[in-house]
Amino acid sequence: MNAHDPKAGSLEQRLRAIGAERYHDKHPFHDMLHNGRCTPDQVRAWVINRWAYQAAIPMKDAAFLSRCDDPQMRREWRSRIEDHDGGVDEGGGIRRWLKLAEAVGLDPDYVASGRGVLPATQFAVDAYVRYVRDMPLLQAVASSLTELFAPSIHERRIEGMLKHYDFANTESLSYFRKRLTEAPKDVKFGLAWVLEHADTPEKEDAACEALIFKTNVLWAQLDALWGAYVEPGRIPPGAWRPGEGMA
Ligand SMILES: O=C(O)c1cc(C(=O)O)c2c(n1)C(=O)C(=O)c1cc(C(=O)O)[nH]c1-2
Repeated sequence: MNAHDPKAGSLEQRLRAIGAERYHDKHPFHDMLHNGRCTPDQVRAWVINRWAYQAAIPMKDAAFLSRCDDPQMRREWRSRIEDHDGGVDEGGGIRRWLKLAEAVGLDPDYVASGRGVLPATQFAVDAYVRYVRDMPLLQAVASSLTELFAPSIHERRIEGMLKHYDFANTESLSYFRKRLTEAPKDVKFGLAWVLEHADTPEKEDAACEALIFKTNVLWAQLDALWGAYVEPGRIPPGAWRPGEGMA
């Protein structure tokens, strides 16, 4: 599909079609996770590895801010860092993620240390931070637009986990519930900005490529998890092994 093709549709339609085809809600690991078919250790492996993503998000947003010369844009964007880091007393998304870690029996300090994260997961997450640091702002903003598709996966996850796992309750899943209001606010701004600034066919293509890059960042993390903890179950040297890092 390319922007010169009249059948390609509007940029917003193209972005949404990328999510419909490539977003990680289609990954079989999510199917297992949301339908209660993960073992406790597979859930733990997911919590540990997903930590790498959580920890990197405010760093990539800080990298974004460091390149942004428009005070109005910085004002819009900085709430993303506040959402994850929060204040000293109440904390934010990062602290809520560690509540989930505790609920599944892990030592939150072990999870927060980043030890045990799969090498491929770390490479994917680092690539995202570098992408946002180095690419033109249009691509940097467009790469965040996977969040268009995040609320529905968070809703499904909350519902599926409450139904299938003993550790699931309002507190342990508070991370996802909070994202239901945070993500739409972020993505409303991000989508409007991309639609306004992608004002040539080449820029429209670049925005689509950025979103594809990001869906790959997410997909690669789940493939790594699958290979290590589902099939064939080959855990790379140094990665978390069941029994490690427990509370
Ligand atoms: O659970 C998920 O499937 C999921 C996906 C994504 C995403 O689509 O990148 C994010 C989140 N969660 C999330 O919680 C989050 O804070 C977040 C920030 C960003 C971003 O790119 O700036 N994506 C996501």
